Amino acid sequence: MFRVLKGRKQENGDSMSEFHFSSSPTMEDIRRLQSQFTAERDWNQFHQPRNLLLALVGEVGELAELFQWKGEVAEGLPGWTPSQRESLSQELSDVLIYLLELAEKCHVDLPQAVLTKMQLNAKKYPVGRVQGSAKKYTEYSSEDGACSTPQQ
Ligand SMILES: Nc1ccn([C@H]2C[C@H](O)[C@@H](COP(=O)(O)OP(=O)(O)OP(=O)(O)O)O2)c(=O)n1
Repeated sequence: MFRVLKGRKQENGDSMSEFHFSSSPTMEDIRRLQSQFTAERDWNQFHQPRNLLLALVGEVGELAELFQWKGEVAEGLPGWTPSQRESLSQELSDVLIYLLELAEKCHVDLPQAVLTKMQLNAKKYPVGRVQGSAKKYTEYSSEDGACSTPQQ
C-alpha cells in the first residue's frame, strides 16, 4: 500500500519526499462509488449531513488513536509495521469517504471549493511575509504587512 519513496535533501539537510498520489480515482469518482454503496444498501435514510459529520469525527478519532502515545512521528513513518501502515490507510480512507459524502449531501463542490480556499490561504499567508513562521495570520501586526482580515 505504501510506496518506497526516493528522498531528496532540502537546503537545510532535512529530507523531503517526492511522494505523490495516483491520478485516479478522482474526488468525483469516490463520491460516485460511495453514493452507489449507500444507495444499494438503502442507507440514504441514515446518511444525512449531521450523521455523516458524526461518522467523520468518529473516524478521525480512530485515526488519532493510531498516533496516540507515539510521540513525534517523522515523515514516511519510519519504524511503523506493515500492519500499522495498513490501519492508517484504512482510517484515512474512512475519513475521506465520509468527508466527500458529507460535502455531497451539503451540495458543496469540494474539488472547486478546495481550490478557492487554497487561493484564500495564499492571500492570507503571502510567502514573502510569513516564510519560516508558523504564526496564525491574526498574530501578524499591520507593520508585518500580512493581511489581518483577508478578503474572501
Ligand atoms: N452506515 C455506514 C457504515 C459504513 N460505511 C462505510 C464508510 C466507511 O468507509 C466504513 C465505516 O465502516 P465501520 O463503521 O464498520 O467502521 P470501520 O471500518 O472503521 O471499522 P472499525 O470501527 O471496526 O474499525 O464503511 C458507510 O458508508 N455507512
